Amino acid sequence: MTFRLYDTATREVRDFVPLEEGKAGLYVCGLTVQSEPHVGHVRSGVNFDVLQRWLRHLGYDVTFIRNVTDIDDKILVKSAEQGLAWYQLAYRMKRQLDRAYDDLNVAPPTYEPAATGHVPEMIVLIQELIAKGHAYAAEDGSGDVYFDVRSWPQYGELTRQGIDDMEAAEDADPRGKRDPRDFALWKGWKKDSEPETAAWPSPWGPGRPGWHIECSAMAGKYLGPAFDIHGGGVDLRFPHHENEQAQSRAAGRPFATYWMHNAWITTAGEKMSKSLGNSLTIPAVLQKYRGIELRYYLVAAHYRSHVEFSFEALDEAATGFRRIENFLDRAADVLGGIGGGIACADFLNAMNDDLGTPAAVAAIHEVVREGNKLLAAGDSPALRGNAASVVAMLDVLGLDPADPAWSSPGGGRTAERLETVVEGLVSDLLTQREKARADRDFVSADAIRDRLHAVGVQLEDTPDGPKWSLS
Ligand SMILES: Nc1ncnc2c1ncn2[C@@H]1O[C@H](COP(=O)(O)OP(=O)(O)OP(=O)(O)O)[C@@H](O)[C@H]1O
Ligand SMILES: [Zn+2]
Repeated sequence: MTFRLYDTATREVRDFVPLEEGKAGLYVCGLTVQSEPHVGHVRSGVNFDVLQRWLRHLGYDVTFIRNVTDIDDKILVKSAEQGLAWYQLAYRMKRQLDRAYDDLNVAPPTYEPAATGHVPEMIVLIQELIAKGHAYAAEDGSGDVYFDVRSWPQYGELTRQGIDDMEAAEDADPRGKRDPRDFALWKGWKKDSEPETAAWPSPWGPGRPGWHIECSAMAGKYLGPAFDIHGGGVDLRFPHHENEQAQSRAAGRPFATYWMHNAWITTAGEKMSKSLGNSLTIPAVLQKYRGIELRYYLVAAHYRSHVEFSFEALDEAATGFRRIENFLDRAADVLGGIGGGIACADFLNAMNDDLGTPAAVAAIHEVVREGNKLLAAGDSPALRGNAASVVAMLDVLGLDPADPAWSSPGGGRTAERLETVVEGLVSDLLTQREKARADRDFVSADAIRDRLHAVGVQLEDTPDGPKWSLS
């Protein structure tokens, strides 16, 4: 069975046929780093991480680009409010986002280009559009450059809208525009209100790129003029993705073959959002749940379904996940370790059907149920294949509890388990040292102390016996 995905451009489930056999190019719009990430913000990161893992599982050589928007209106406004340079705020928020992705085992993309590092590529693309008659510099002296939507008859094709039915683009002063729907490719520097550090030289005077042009330029640089899948949150379909596609195609670049969009995380039916005051940051959730449990909760829902966030639902999900973990713990005890396995057919079919993670997770639970019966029956040979299959499926979803990635602070239990292992090994060595001292074999006793010291363990002999700490 081939991988089929719902293409939001054609609004149908289509077979995935890559442009180049065996390769998959994927571009996902990353976040504007302007505030602390909440659960809604990381959903696309998790969903598209599952996509890249699935494509790799299918044997594709994946190039996955997820950008960072590190300059824009919101960053300028918020940094000014907080008395920070825009790049200070952007960098701080970027580090928080990286931390959130690590805590949720979202693998880094192949490359993660930042908008500010690609201004020359954006200028070249804007120049191409001007040369082809699809863009123009504003005549009001603002230094803005706009895309001329009426010059591109296909404008609106991605979201199936006629130009006259569309709203105006509210990204710049409409006085310099030929049509209110024309959107900014380049924003002239507003000397009176914007810092000089946020202005780059360009043929149209100092300024900064518009948001949409970033993604077209960066996708082009790392994936070429045509690539396979473009993804992002559902809100990005219009205007962002419509504009990305229009300006890329108007410049002669075919752009994406498939479009995928993930739905909202909601609370009480409303989009989780910083400004609505109903958002929950990742560290706040990780005070109560492990990263692997939050990831399981997000992965268990289909990426195109809304997820109504609640702690009750998260709690239920965490309980479900612990059932899988407990099975694996018990199986590992019996088997002395779990080797590589193969995913079951139900799981593969579910994933091939537009990343059907709810059915894929149900398939894992089904195999766990069988596994528990095998455990009860003491059928170790059958249990071996069964448990290995569970691990293989979890791994595709980024949910293998033994994955060292979960040893990050908010992550899974690896760190906790390692602590127990270290505790055990050190205490055994200390017992040996005590015995050597009792036997007056000081050479051996000192050798043990030196060995521990060399690996970072400090000893202190107290009246209650030796105490150790990390040096
Ligand atoms: N609740 C959500 N569910 C899924 N994705 C979300 C959610 N909120 C934000 N996103 C994704 O993160 C991107 C940035 O979101 P946005 O800046 O609108 O977040 P926000 O918290 O609503 O911000 P603010 O309220 O501060 O304007 C969006 O384009 C969207 O794809
Ligand atoms: Zn984008």
